[in-house]
Amino acid sequence: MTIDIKSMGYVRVATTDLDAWKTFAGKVLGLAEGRGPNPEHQYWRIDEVSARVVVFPSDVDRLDCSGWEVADHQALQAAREHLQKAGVEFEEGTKDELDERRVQELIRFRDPWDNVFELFHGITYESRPIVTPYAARFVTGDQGMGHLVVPVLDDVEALRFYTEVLGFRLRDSMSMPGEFVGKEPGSKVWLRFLGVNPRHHSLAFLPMPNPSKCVHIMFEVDELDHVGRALERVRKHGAKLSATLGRHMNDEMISFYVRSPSGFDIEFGTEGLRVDDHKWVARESTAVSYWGHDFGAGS
Ligand SMILES: Cc1ccc(O)c(O)c1CC[C@@H]1C(=O)CC[C@]2(C)C(=O)CC[C@@H]12
Ligand SMILES: [Fe+2]
Repeated sequence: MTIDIKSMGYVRVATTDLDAWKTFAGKVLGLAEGRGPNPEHQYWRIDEVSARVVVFPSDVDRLDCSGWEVADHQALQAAREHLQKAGVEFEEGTKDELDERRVQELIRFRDPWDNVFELFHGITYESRPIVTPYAARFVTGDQGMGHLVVPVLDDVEALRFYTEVLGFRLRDSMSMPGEFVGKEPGSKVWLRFLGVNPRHHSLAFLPMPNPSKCVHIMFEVDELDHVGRALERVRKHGAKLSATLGRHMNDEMISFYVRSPSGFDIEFGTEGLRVDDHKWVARESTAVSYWGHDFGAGS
């Protein structure tokens, strides 16, 4: 047995520039302002969940942690036992941490490369319907809030850790030349795309260090027009486009990438593939994209 993660629930972002994040999250991405216990923190909504993105002031700019949802107390208890057997140290959320995240229970641990993960259950949701600033509807529900790509240093150990310890399932692999990440010419490194629900991937890793502790976070909207409109807002607000519009090969998503004030990218897309675990087989994609996604063009 392994851990039964249902979906990606939230992210917490540390920033030195709250004002820049306010403009970026609200005006560029079009997330909705939520409320929370700390008046200095920004709580951003994309659906009924009280906050999917919490931005808080810090002396560093980086992803602080990601939160992953399990069904209930029993599932979290099973996760504790599994982590213990796997030799992964974890800590319990304090009363303040539970209040801040508005969850009933949580535990926190690190992967071998210092990426911080939380497992939680019982997150609050709001009675007031979500109204986003530009009327975009975000695709969440059983697919969770989106996907996260984390930096690792060892692609073999990373695949083992996320599948055997955390219970993610391999959905796709893509190799890159080792030179790209500073390894010997002629060597290969692997990007792996992992899922826990119908979203093609909820977690992926890139074997390359990144001080922001995040390669990107992906948000999905339900119409291409909302991707186009967001792209216009990127230009209007002078945000840096990290990759042009394109359609990925593995999850068929049409998206662009924009640099966040915390140094990592946000991928903003639509038409992501839903997969069925009973039928899906892990594959190897031979290109990043069918078209577009020029990672050198934004600069
Ligand atoms: C290849 C791919 C498939 C589906 C995705 O959602 C997705 O984000 C990617 C791209 C992953 C990756 C990245 O995010 C950082 C910059 C990378 C390493 C590249 O330069 C090519 C692939 C890119
Ligand atoms: Fe992505």
